[in-house]
Amino acid sequence: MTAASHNETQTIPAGEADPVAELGALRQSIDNIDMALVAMLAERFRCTQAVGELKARCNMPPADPQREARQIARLRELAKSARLDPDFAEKFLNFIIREVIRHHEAIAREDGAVAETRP
Ligand SMILES: C=C(O[C@@H]1C=C(C(=O)O)C=C[C@H]1O)C(=O)O
Repeated sequence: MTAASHNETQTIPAGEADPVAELGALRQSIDNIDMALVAMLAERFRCTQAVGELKARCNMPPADPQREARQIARLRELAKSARLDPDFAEKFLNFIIREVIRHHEAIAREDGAVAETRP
């Protein structure tokens, strides 16, 4: 259902000048934020890919739980200052880190397979 068709079945409370325009403006900001999120995530994965390759070359483990614990503690504090739910921030970071570790494990497996074929 579009905002306009939704509006037809709703009474507009007094003081709401143009809710359809307001919704449109808010959604424009949400779209801009989503664009920035995608750009930032792409940049983060570009860096973590390089970390995964470095770790595979140097036989370092894909995951570093101590580093993760520091990041989560830091992110929870940042979330509190930003008035974002710290539990949500932690879940979000854990979700990303799990995916990064999956990539690192795949890189390590590929690197190992290449190493085994080397004379
Ligand atoms: C990127 C790294 O590898 C893993 C992924 C992390 C992340 O996505 O922030 C953090 C720690 C590691 O478990 C790292 O060691 O810095």
